[in-house]
Parts: sequence; structure tokens; C-alpha cells
Amino acid sequence: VIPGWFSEISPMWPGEAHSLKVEKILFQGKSDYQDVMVFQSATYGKVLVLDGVIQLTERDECAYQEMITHLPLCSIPNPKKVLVIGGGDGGVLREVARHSSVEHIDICEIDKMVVDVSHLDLLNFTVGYEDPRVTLHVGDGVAFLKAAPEGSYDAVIVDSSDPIGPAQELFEKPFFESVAKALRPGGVVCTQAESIWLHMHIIEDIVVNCRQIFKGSVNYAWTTVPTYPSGVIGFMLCSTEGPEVDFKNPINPIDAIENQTKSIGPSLKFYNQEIHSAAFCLPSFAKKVIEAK
Ligand SMILES: NCCCCCc1nc2ccccc2[nH]1
Repeated sequence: VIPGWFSEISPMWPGEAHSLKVEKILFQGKSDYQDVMVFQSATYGKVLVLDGVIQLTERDECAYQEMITHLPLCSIPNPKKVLVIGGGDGGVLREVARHSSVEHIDICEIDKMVVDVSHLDLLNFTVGYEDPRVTLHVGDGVAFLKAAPEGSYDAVIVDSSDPIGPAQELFEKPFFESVAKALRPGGVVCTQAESIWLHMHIIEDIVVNCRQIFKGSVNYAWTTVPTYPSGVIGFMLCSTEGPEVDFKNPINPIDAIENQTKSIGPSLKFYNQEIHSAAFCLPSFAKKVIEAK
């Protein structure tokens, strides 16, 4: 790859490709699972690419990391034990750490090279790993959840790449069943759930599975991330049977968190209470599929 333009070409979004101007390649490697690359872009800061797919950029990662974390954690009164599957860059950890009620955070990332890249401070998210509440497990999230005792967690965040490659099993029914088992009654899960413009068929399958498995509430929310294909990405928010969870009205409001976390690092750039509720408003073509009776 010579300094020029990086284009994100994938069979998951045929016929289109978002491009970013490359200033300098900062890291290139091949792990046991995927090709890993970090480059300095001209206008989006540093960019993490796995198997040719943009995973995050410094400029817009806030939208994704803040929403995937605070949509679930602001929907339950006192999150204490949180599990992050994927998220090896550490960005989600930074966001979970803002919640002072949280006592323990497990993170299970399959690819050590992704963790190393973020520790190389190439992506300066390492603040997430420094929190004493964090325990890192390098391994397969599917096996980790199978081994997790029943009712271990208040919240599970599945910060996965796309269902082509190492993350494929994180979009399948057995995995969702193991998440439900590992959650306490009224516990919540938030997963990376692709784009309503590109992946309505994937989303439909996920919704069907989640409705069968999670007997609390099942909702789809979405946000804008300019460097993800189609400029949007969504989340599946589910709760297990037990104390009612109303995802659309955050009971654990962010301002409380805002005050708690002066020390953690940069304040929230994207998430707020209004955007939390707005994230669940869907265009009709998506509503029809996701909220089908
Ligand atoms: N095409 C949309 C991709 C969404 C990627 C989300 C995501 N979050 C990540 C955390 C660590 C490593 C890779 C990651 N990828």
C-alpha cells in the first residue's frame, strides 16, 4: 500500500467503497486471525483496519464507543459487573470506566495483536486498560461465555467486527443463548448490529433469534459513524426476564456519570440523554422488519 488512498472494499457492501487519504502506514501485521493495519489518515486521525475493513478512527470512534456502552449501562440502575466481548482497542473500556457503580470489568478479545496495537499507543485508547477494575482475557468470546457461571453479569457489550472472519460466531444463536445465561435477571446486552441501509437481512435474523432468547425487551438503536459503510451502524439492546428495562428512557442519566468521571479523561463527545432516546427511532423500512408483531 503506497501513501495515497485507502478504499474499504468488502463483499459485505458490494458496489461501494468508502475511501480515506493515507498519510503514513504506522503498523502492518498478520495475526493468527486477521491482517492488522494502523495508518495515519489525512483527516480522521489514526485508523485501525482489520482484513481491509475500517474498525475505528480517532475522529469518529466516540460515536460508536459511547453509544455501544452508554445505551445499555444508562438503562439499568446500578451496573456492577460488566463483560466486554471484542473491543480489544480499549475504547469501550474507557467508556465503561466512567460508571462509578461498576466494580469489575472482564474483557475477552480473541486477537492479542489488536490489544498490542492499542497498547503501542498507536491508538491512544490505552487509558481503558489502566483501570484496576479491568481483567483482560485473550481468547474466544464464545468459549469464555460458555464457561461463565449463570447470572454472572449485569451487562454484556459485544463490540465485534463484522460477521465475516473471527467475529462470525458472535452473530449466531448459540452465542446469544450463552449471553442470556451469563446475564442476571433484568441484565442487558448490547451488540454491534450492522447497518439498516446494508444489512436488513442480518438484522432480521438477529432480531428473530433475540426475541426467542431474551424474554425482557428487544430493541434496535442506531447512530452515525461517518467512516463505517453507509455512515451508520446499529446496536441490538436486549434484556433478560426479570426487572423491567426500558431502553428508550435512560434511568441512569449521563449527567450523573458526567460529574463522576472528571478524572477518567476526555468528557463525552457524542452521547447525551436526548440522543439516547432518539437512537431508537427507526425509518419505516426498518421499523417494519424490526418491530414486526
Ligand atoms: N463495518 C463495521 C465494523 C464495526 C467495527 C466495530 C469494532 N470494534 C472493535 C474493537 C476492537 C477491534 C475491532 C473492532 N471493530
